[in-house]
Amino acid sequence: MLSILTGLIVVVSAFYAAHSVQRQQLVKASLGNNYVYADKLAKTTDDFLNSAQQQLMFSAAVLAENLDKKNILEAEVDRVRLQTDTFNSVLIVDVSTEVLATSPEALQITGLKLSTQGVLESIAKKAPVISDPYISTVGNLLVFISHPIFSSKGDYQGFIAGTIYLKQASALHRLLGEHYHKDGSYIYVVDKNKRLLYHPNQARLGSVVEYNAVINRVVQGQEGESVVLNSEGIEMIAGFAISKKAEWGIIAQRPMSAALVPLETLMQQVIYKTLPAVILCFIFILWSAKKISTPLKMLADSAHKMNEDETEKNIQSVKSWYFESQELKKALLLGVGLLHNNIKKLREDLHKDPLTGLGNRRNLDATIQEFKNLEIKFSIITIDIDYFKKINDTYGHDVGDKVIKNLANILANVCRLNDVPCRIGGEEFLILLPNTRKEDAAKIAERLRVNVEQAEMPMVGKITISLGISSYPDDSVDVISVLKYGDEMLYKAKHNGRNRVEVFDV
Ligand SMILES: Nc1nc2c(ncn2[C@@H]2O[C@H](COP(=O)(O)OP(=O)(O)OP(=O)(O)O)[C@@H](O)[C@H]2O)c(=O)[nH]1
Repeated sequence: MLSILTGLIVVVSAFYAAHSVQRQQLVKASLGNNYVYADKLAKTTDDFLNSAQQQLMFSAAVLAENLDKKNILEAEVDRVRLQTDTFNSVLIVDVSTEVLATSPEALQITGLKLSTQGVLESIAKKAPVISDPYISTVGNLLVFISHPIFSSKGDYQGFIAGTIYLKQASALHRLLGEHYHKDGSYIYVVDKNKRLLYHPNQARLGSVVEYNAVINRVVQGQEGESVVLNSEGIEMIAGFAISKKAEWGIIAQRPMSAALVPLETLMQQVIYKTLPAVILCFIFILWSAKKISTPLKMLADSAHKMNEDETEKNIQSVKSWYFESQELKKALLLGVGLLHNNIKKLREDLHKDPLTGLGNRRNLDATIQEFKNLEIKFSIITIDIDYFKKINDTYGHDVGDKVIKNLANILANVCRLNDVPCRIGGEEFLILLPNTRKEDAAKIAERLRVNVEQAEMPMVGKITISLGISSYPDDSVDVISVLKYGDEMLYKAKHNGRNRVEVFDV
């Protein structure tokens, strides 16, 4: 699982890194493109305004000596307006601000004295003018472009002007309105007062945009590119440049989402193309992780059960196919071997009487329980050394111990393979005789008594023992009672003179 998670993190990180780098490059390229486009439009706008002023300049020269000829004036304003569609209206104004001729005539301002922003600026400057946009007498938002008319003597006589209505179709409109993307990209134009001269949303024309980072930069005379939020809160990639002629800022912008469409497509393709390899990779990781971890897991499981009998066999069966797991397996086998030996020794010690090497009381109880479980009938011989206190008192405790050991050897020799001789007290012994009837047990006890009686004990010489016999389940189905009967028979033997065998009789 951990390996899959690691793999996933690696794959996702790689995709994320690729996505980030590609995104950065796309945004950078798009910013550059938008700036180039805004700059191109700014230059085209300059060309357009230059051409508009040249047309007016040409007419001004023609009109210089003809201002009193009404028919020439009317023909000239029509020609200028209709020859190209640069202007929405054309007018000739004298020094007293009176309109001498107008095209189209429908404006009905011929003969009127005008005091509009464009007229007053033109008269005041007596030079070529491109006005800031303003609302005309008849209510049009317009830009006023004029050229002065001077007589051959150099006297100022007025001017010829063309107007471009910002909210109506014109060559300027078409120039700005045709741009390359149809994906939410658009351009807009502001004058140096942050007033919108061109915007795809006609309703916003003429309005002043106060809070826009790009417009703020453009009115400070800066050109460049930037990522901005538009008035609808959409992230836009903007390039901006300045038309030097009119001091207009031209901003070309494209929605970030549109610019990133190729990236999403590219990433989808990358995912589709790499997916099979990634899946194969994950399968391989899973497979190899399982291959590596399986022996480790099996060894770890075994390490938890070191004390169980099956463990050694289980460890042996682990397929350790690489060096580290082989070493681990060897170490575990060594450990298990040592542990089992120790456990075995401890178990043996637990059930063994240290002085004689015979079974102890615990061994007796366990064996009786086992016989009971397996429903094995048995007899018992309870044995006690006669007058042992005297031996101890006479020869000392160490000699007494030696007597006990000797007697244990005699018992062990008399016992058959399946008999279980135990030392259950100081000089008290008990032999369990499985599948042995009471009479046979009595014969064995008698043989034992004789063997002991005839044996020569080091330093002490001859000793005797007393013995009691009882049987399970013949005497009682209760094992404790059978043991008690054996004891009673032993005391009976003592009572009846010692060195004899007494058999429990139901
Ligand atoms: N050397 C030695 N003596 C032991 C050991 N365990 C018990 N004894 C002694 O064995 C003696 C048992 O004495 P008693 O129970 O009075 O009986 P007895 O002298 O054998 O006499 P009877 O059993 O009546 O024939 C005591 O002196 C104990 O101290 C032992 O492990 N080693």
